[in-house]
Amino acid sequence: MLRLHKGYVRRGEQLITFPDIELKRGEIVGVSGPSGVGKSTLAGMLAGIIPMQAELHSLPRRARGKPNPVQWLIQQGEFAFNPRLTLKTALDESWQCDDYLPLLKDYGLDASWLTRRPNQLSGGQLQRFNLIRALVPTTQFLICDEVTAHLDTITQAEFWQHLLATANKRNLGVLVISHDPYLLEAICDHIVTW
Ligand SMILES: Nc1ncnc2c1ncn2[C@@H]1O[C@H](COP(=O)(O)OP(=O)(O)OP(=O)(O)O)[C@@H](O)[C@H]1O
Repeated sequence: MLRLHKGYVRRGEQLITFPDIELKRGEIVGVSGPSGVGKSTLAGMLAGIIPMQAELHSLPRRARGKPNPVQWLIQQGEFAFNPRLTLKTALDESWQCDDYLPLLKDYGLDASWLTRRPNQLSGGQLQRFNLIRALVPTTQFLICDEVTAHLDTITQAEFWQHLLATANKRNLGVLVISHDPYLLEAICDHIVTW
């Protein structure tokens, strides 16, 4: 389980306090709040990148030399990839094999695009590659930080349809950070409002 109780962090002069969060495997939890309140900071803490300060917290243990069981997906897929590497190199590096290949078809991605670099794909295509890269077998939780905010409505719907199907199949816990109340209402088991 991912749990944060009475969490806080100091960023420069600012003290950010977090709402209590509990995310179990198989659950979809939404987080909404005004701009600048600390949502991406929260994502970074839960992904173990920003040091966690809280009265009570738990994160899944990360095995030495293995990918983080909590994978953080950011809004701009183009910043998630090294622009000089092909998608194949990026995915091979995360997966340490090419077992992700069958997922490409499920996610409507053409295997020939693997030879492309990130700037040769659309935002929606790149975000789906980013998701597949995060779906290494050790993943237990996904933190989705405004991941479809810049996509058109149809591409957004397709992205969430794929992600929720995979989450259900693999019993993943998903934290959905979004400014879009309609999206949160449609897909989340419950919503934490800041
Ligand atoms: N590296 C940093 N150093 C100092 N302050 C930071 C840093 N990153 C973010 N902040 C500040 O921390 C606060 C929370 O930022 P954060 O990006 O977590 O907000 P957010 O809720 O995700 O915002 P938005 O919805 O606009 O993306 C903001 O006031 C921001 O200016």
